[in-house]
Amino acid sequence: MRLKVCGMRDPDNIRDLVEVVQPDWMGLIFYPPSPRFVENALAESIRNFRVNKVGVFVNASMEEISEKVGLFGLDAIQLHGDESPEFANMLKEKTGKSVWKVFLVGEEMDWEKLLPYQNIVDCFLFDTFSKSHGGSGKTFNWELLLDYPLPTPFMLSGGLAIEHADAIKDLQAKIPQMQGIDINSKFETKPGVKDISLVRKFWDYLKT
Ligand SMILES: O=C(O)c1ccccc1N[C@@H]1O[C@H](COP(=O)(O)O)[C@@H](O)[C@H]1O
Repeated sequence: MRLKVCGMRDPDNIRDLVEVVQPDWMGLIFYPPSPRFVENALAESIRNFRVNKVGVFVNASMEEISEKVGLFGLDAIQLHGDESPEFANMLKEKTGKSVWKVFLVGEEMDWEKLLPYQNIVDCFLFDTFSKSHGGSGKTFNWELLLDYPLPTPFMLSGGLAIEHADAIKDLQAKIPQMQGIDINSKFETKPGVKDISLVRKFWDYLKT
């Protein structure tokens, strides 16, 4: 199981996360309406931290994403909006980075929607449907994932909290394509700042 901690924006908090938890990825949100939005000024102070960085974008342009990839040294790009398969493909060719496509899950899931992306993206990510696009703090019905039909790995996201640890373990045991989890608002002391001891407690339990 792999861990992504998303919505980081404070250099001291990021340093603590990297030293204490050593997650597989850290997420930076480049969506201006988000309370976790990251300004360019952060790039210099976190450039040398030894953690893989994922940039989260919502319907951003190719130019904007390419600029952030260079400035922040991003390792992966998470497309959290309505980006087309053609856009994802061009982005992968242009940047050479890992590309993740997010699908927001409501009451039902239409797996056909994923097919045009499956030979392009490195990973899918399933988050709960919300008008704010992400960071809702709400879970969706994970039973839907038991019908996931593709070999492409995916990440589970959307309102994950410490009380879900056992259910997450159970789900991963049933679905081998589930490569990891993405945590965010349920581990915050305020938007963009994580409770590192809580993240550590959760991850120490889950990774065993
Ligand atoms: O966190 C945000 O503000 C955000 C805004 C726009 C798009 C994505 C965002 N975050 C992503 O949302 C999911 C789930 O977060 P939560 O656990 O429900 O708070 C996570 O993948 C973040 O990358």
